[in-house]
Amino acid sequence: MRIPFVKMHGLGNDFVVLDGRVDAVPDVDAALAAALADRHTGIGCDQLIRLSPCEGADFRMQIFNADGSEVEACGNATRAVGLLHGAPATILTLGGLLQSTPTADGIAVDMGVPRFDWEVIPLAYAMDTLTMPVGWEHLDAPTAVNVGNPHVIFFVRDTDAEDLARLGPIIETDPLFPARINVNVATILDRQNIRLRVWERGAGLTRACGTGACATAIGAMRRGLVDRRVTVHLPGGPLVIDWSADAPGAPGRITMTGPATEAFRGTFELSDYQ
Ligand SMILES: N[C@@H](CCC[C@H](N)C(=O)O)C(=O)O
Repeated sequence: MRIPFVKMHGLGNDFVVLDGRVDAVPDVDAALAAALADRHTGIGCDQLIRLSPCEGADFRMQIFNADGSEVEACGNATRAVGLLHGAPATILTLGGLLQSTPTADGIAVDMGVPRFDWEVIPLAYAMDTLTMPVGWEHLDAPTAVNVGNPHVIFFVRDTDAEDLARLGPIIETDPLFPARINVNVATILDRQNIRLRVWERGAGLTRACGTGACATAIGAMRRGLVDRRVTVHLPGGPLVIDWSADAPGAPGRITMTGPATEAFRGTFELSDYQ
């Protein structure tokens, strides 16, 4: 059975999209996701995305990391499927309902309300008072923000000087984080600009991470380091994060704006990957 796919990316964070709204596509499990994501023997991507019709939203988006793990949120993929949809869309994810809207600057996504209750990463709340784990070396005083998926953020003098390929997997799999975690290393450039590199849970170093940009911006805003609207500069390019719309007495919703691109379309033979 031949399966159609769309190859897309947001600032170089790349996706294979199976569009179950218009094509007959298989259910995806961890093994199929990992096989398709493999850059040597599959199509190759950071995340595999499966869309399907659903009740209560325009469509449902499932997100699988390159290692096959299914996750709650992906900012860049939300912009990509927003582009594919071509009109404002309400999208159901494991992390909640998201809203994407085409704009003159690309696609804007309402990424929902950040969480600081640390239920997903229970011990992170106490991290400032814990002795930092030995394997984290000089990386200390992190903050942790959940934007549908969990992120830990370190603010450092020069993000480009950090050996994230070595430290990322150590922190991602630290026993502090039973569900593993996305690792963000950021440098504040000024009150409107942050430079960021991300080691993604289940995918490794990527050129951009939309949820990482949101989590890092929110973490920096809560520490009073930046204004409530910032540009986050990732290796693949910039994203604008706005958290200015606070509701009275409650954290407001995050808006992320940036580009999305369709690279090409193709088909694959399902039996080659099962
Ligand atoms: N690339 C994404 C995040 C994808 C999921 C992440 N690796 C996780 O495991 O939570 C983005 O743009 O947000």
